[in-house]
Amino acid sequence: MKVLKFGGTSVGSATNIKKVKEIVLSQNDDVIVVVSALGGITDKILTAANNAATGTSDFHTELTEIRQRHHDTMHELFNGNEPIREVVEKLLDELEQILTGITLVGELTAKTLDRIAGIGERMSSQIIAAFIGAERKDSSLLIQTDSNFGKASVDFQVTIKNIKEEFAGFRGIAVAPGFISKNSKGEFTTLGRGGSDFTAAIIAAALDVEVLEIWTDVNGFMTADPRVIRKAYTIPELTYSEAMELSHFGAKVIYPPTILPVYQKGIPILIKNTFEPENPGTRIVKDVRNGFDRPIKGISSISGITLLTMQGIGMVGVTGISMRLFTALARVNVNVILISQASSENSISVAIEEKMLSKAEQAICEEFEKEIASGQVNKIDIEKEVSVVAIVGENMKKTTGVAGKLFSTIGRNGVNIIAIAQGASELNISWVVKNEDLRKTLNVVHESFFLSEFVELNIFLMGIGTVGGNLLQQLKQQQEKLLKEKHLRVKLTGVANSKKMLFEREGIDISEFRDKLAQAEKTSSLQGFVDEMKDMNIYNSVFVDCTASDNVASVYKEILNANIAIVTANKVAASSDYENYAELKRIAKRKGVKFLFETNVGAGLPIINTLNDLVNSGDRILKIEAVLSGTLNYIFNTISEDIPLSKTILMAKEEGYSEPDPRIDLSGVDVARKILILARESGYRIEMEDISIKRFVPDSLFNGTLDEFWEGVPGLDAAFETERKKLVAENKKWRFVARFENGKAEAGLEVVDASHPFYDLEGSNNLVMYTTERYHEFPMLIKGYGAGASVTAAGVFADLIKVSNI
Ligand SMILES: NC(=O)C1=CN([C@@H]2O[C@H](COP(=O)(O)OP(=O)(O)OC[C@H]3O[C@@H](n4cnc5c(N)ncnc54)[C@H](O)[C@@H]3O)[C@@H](O)[C@H]2O)C=CC1
Ligand SMILES: N[C@@H](CC=O)C(=O)O
Repeated sequence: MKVLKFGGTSVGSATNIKKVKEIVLSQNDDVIVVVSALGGITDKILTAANNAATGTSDFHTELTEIRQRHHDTMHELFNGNEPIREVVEKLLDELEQILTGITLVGELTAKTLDRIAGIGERMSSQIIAAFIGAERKDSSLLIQTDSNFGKASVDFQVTIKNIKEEFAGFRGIAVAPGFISKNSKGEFTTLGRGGSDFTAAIIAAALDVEVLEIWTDVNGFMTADPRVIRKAYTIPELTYSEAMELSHFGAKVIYPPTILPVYQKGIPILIKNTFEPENPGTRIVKDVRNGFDRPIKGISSISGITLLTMQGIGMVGVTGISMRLFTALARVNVNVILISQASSENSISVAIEEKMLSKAEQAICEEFEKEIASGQVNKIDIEKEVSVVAIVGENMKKTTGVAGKLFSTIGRNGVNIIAIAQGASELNISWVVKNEDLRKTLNVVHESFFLSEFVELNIFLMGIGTVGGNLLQQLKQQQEKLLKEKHLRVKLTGVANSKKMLFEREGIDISEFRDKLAQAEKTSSLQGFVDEMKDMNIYNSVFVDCTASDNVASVYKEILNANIAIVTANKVAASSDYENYAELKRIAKRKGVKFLFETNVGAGLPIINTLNDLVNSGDRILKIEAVLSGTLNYIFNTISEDIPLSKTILMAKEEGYSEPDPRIDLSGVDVARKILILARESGYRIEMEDISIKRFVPDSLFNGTLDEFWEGVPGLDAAFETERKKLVAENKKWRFVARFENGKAEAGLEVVDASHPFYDLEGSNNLVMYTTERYHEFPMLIKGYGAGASVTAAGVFADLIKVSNI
């Protein structure tokens, strides 16, 4: 035999009741069906009763609606031929008479309320029994309680006897109302919140049935609230204790006390979805089967919480403080959701429902009036608008490192934990965060414990020119592969050019981003972009700078401080004042987020990473010799009798090698920035002014505007051609070389012959030679394309992959 309980939504309309019938008739067993009132009816009855008692408004509005709902439902189920219409009509009349009585006396007692609160279940069970063609049983005659109207306690001895007698030898299908009971005098009582679940559990336990099925409107217990976590999924199996914990912390699938009767009998509970009956749902059992025993089963949260902290040195070592605190709260019916006390006993924090704040505060202040006045206890500290989050799982106690993983993941994402509580049973770890951090916390924890096979990276990209634009093409091309093969979901969450900015929490479709950005409402602003990124407060966020802007580089501190990682192709920050560069690295380290700029030197070549590996493994950099400008190398490899210097500069720009302002390349500043960054990454404290740059273009060309530069450059062509011819005759070439040795750096134009390693450096290639303590006689060489859209974008992409830690 089975007991199936259907909640208010499951029986909320004729259509839904038809689904219930299908489910019931598909069972290959004898079935007892326990039903709630039609969804929303109990609330309407309570409102009508209150209105009647207070005279604030006429109860007839609610009553008419209640009547109409039942008439409509019966009409649709029975095609106008309503066999139980008379019974239901009688119950509606009974309701009307009592409501009229309440209006006359102007008073609503708990006893009267219980008399009418269960009329919804009495009507629904009549309708459903008739529709299914089942026998109707009256739970109120079976479940006997005391006379604590509103939340009566069950007399299990009498109740179990009644149920056993009633169902002795029963075969077939029975329908019984949930929620209602009677006292020994035969007066109606009710079983309190979640009462229909309780009715079902009592009957299931009394008859020792095979299974109790709770049919609701969700697919069982989910790993997290699916309204917040899109990727939450159904937990196949839970232990009773885990289900109780999850329910207590907000997963409103069942009402915890209802589990008790079946828990004591070891009867499994199956949570099923009336609207998706093929979904296996969640099984709640004593011991879960192998395969369903991961350390964490689910995450729950409760919002609308206030944290009260009582603190004072006068509390240390004094017995009875906690007892007085909790007694004071209990006196005013304040439920304590979480307790946290440090072993120093200097403070106790309690989390309570926000709406209980004034009652609780008053009760505590009264209880500790003397201690507060004497300064032994400080004033009560109140932290409003917080949420309690909990992870639940019986296997936590067998697994080390859960708390470590939990709090380091949350911390890395910049969420501050206000209080923590973990019982010695290790069934649950709870903590308190600000409401504004709740969504992020749930996402971070859900991803790290349930979706470890999926990592999400939220990209906020600024600058969609040569490099940024190519990066987006590469991301689009790789998105699916990364998801499939690396389980990395790369999302473009925010993007800006110099005109507009666009944000989408669920990710912008990269194939449409240009149109969407063009139509976006928000005008681009640097601070606006940063604020929006911070406000969105999304875990695993990374800011990608593909501009060449000083202003953009100036907001890195703020971004890192908000626990957002940075990947940048822009060299400005890493080559700014040493103190700024060092501070950025310090913040990144402190916040546990990455600050990566591999493409600052040699575009996609692994020049900085290799240097870091050498240094971190204990090597010492003795000398760096390098060709670091793709633009300049391209110019010196392209210049010819037919292609003068001025044209090669234009060509380098068109090829996407030069800086947005090519004077940065021509002046040697770009190379100086790069050797400066390499020197710093080698462990030297060095500033831009320390680098000697030998320019090969007269200073006058850099002093004016960009247009003046373009106008002036052709004036150099003839002199360069003369020099070039001489070099060709001597079989020599120009190379713009950077050197770093003994703490000193320089950059300038050199002439190299065929024996020099730089001589054969083709196109826009770069070459770096590291002479180190280990690579001494034969330096380490890294060579390849040193500029260009695709290689640089690939370098940025590689840094992004590093941020994701896959
Ligand atoms: N092109 C290359 O081969 C390499 C470039 N880089 C670096 O990559 C960065 C980008 O270079 P490119 O893509 O070549 O330059 P680009 O000029 O093609 O693109 C830069 C884009 O940033 C935009 N931008 C500037 N300020 C902005 C702001 N405040 N908000 C939004 N957008 C803004 C510009 O409108 C432009 O579209 C530069 O810092 C460069 O040094 C690094 C290595 C190699
Ligand atoms: N403009 C730079 C681009 C790479 O940093 C260069 O030409 O090398």
